[in-house]
Amino acid sequence: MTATTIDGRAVSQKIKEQVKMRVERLKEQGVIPGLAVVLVGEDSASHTYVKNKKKSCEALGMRSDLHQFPDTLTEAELLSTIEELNNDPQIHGILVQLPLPAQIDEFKVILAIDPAKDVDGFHPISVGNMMIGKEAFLPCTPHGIMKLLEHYDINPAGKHTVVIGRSNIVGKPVGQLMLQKDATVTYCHSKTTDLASFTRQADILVSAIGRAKLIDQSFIKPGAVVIDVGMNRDENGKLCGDVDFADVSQTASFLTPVPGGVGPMTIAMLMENTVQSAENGLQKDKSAETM
Ligand SMILES: NC(=O)C1=CN([C@@H]2O[C@H](COP(=O)(O)OP(=O)(O)OC[C@H]3O[C@@H](n4cnc5c(N)ncnc54)[C@H](OP(=O)(O)O)[C@@H]3O)[C@@H](O)[C@H]2O)C=CC1
Ligand SMILES: Nc1nc(=O)c2c([nH]1)NC[C@@H]1CN(c3ccc(C(=O)N[C@@H](CCC(=O)O)C(=O)O)cc3)C=[N+]21
Ligand SMILES: [Mg+2]
Repeated sequence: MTATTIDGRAVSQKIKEQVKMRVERLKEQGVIPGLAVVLVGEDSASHTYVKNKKKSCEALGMRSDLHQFPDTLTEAELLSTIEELNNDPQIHGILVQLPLPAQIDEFKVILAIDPAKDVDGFHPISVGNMMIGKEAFLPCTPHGIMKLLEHYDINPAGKHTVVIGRSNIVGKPVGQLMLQKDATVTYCHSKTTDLASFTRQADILVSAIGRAKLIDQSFIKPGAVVIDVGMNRDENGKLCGDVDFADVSQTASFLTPVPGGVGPMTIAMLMENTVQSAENGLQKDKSAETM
């Protein structure tokens, strides 16, 4: 069996075309969707992300402001930047690149973001609303994964989904979204005993670990759908996922590549959330006028 390669670039392009039309409609009403990205220090994965995000904003006619700071920035300085962005009517989305330097408390920073501008979906209010199935900005990577499955007509209902990883930004929320789509969900992590014994039971396997090519055929049930979230460097410094693509493609039914799989979807969902936020703002202004 040779797996079908899930084309995240193609799907993200289609989503971005729809976002672009929404941007055009907003512009007709005098609103330019604006995203503020805050980058502290020199994390290389963050730099890639920031670069791709800026390109996408430009292509869609959105505004993107980069607020870049040295890794010596204090927590108070960062909090006051967020306060300014919260109060700036031109800014509809605020994204603070994680991880942050050790002197800054990530939780305090996320808590300071106005939930109405929380396009990353990391604020406890967004997380809580997602958990109880209420309207919320969904975290971009998990949401992008669900959109990929939908595009390929892969329905999680009744399927056993195994998620490797339990971070707040990928592992935990992707399991929740799968649960909402009626999957049976198992979480694995670094303390899991005999990882392969769980992953071999997965109809859908999501790997969000951060270890180059850890997942080979021995972890896979034949015919499984495999979603590779990892962004790693291999022994030659080349970008690669958690999954050994050449090996696993011989036994999986569908498989995402790295690059070109989940990554571009993360960006597309961020663009969508930012436009949604701008639309929400306009709606609010309109209802205030009629009061
Ligand atoms: N493509 C994209 O859009 C994005 C890609 N990423 C990439 O996805 C990967 C995961 O990101 P993130 O969730 O932030 O990372 P974290 O480091 O926060 O989480 C990694 C998770 O993997 C678990 N883990 C680590 N080693 C093993 C192991 N040997 N066996 C089983 N589980 C293990 C950890 O377990 P424990 O909790 O016990 O420590 C943890 O839950 C990274 O490579 C990151 O770069 C991230 C965001 C977006
Ligand atoms: N607050 C916050 N939100 C995040 O969503 C967030 C973050 N911080 N910190 C870093 C991680 C990582 N991440 C990526 C998203 C897309 C690509 C991406 O565009 N990848 C492309 C290109 C990769 C390349 O060419 O280098 C691909 O996989 O094809 C990469 C990495 C979001 N993260
Ligand atoms: Mg920190």
